[in-house]
Amino acid sequence: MGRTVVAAVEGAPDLTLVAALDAGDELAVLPSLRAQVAVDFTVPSATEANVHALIDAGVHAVVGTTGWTDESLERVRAHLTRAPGIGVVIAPNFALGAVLAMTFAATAARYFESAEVIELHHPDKVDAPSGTARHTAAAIAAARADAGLGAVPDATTTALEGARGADVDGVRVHSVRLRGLVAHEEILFGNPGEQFTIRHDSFDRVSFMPGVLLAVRAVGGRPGLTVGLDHLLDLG
Ligand SMILES: NC(=O)C1=CN([C@@H]2O[C@H](COP(=O)(O)OP(=O)(O)OC[C@H]3O[C@@H](n4cnc5c(N)ncnc54)[C@H](OP(=O)(O)O)[C@@H]3O)[C@@H](O)[C@H]2O)C=CC1
Ligand SMILES: O=C(O)C1=N[C@H](C(=O)O)C[C@H](O)C1
Repeated sequence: MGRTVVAAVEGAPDLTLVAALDAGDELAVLPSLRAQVAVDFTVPSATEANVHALIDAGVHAVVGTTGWTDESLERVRAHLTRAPGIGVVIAPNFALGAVLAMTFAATAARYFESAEVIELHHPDKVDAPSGTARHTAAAIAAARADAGLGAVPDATTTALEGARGADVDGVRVHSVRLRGLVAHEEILFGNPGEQFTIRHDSFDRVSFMPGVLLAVRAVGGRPGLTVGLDHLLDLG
């Protein structure tokens, strides 16, 4: 993702790439770069520290790395109250279709008895389930709770461990890792006699770039923490 973002920024006439940092590079260099915005696609174990260092350096941040929790987001939010004017945008998925899929799933959730999420990725991905699938499942669960729906029906009491996937707020999430895939998500809804499926496919990492560039251009005008590209698309 880092290389793809570098190419996208270099190809954007209104943006200038001032640096590309990798693991092991000193973050102390940040103030001297005079960057206005930094984009972080690193690893879940590094991203939070990177964001705090960026805020301290007065640099707006656009973050695609997964692994964020309510607690780590809250720490960033608190830090930003001491850094007025600085914006941080964290999005589990920058592909426009994936953002729409999450939004449509949250809308559909209240109308179906059953809901499950399947995410499918390249086998080099380090985390499971994907940040997108977690976010999707949590949004479905919140919409179901708002609508007063109970637990999804599931009579399975005997299963090999993992066979029913991970449980995200009561919504099952299944992770597939397959050579040849990039990033894909299928959201399944069921009612008696019908199924409704929402599917999104990223076939190439360029699919994330319009969303990343949108966030890079917008973040300076959005002080504080924004979670999800849907807010920048007026969908949130
Ligand atoms: N929000 C979105 O739309 C998308 C999010 N992602 C997420 O972005 C993240 C990165 O994905 P991807 O590019 O595929 O992963 P890769 O493993 O290909 O790349 C991660 C890179 O980060 C480097 N790195 C590790 N630690 C640090 C650090 N402290 N500072 C700077 N760089 C570091 C790694 O270096 P080294 O190899 O030397 O350790 C590696 O080059 C993942 O969390 C993924 O889920 C991915 C695609 C889209
Ligand atoms: O690791 C990836 O590739 C991706 N990670 C993000 C996630 O975990 O949701 C976004 C997209 O699915 C690609």
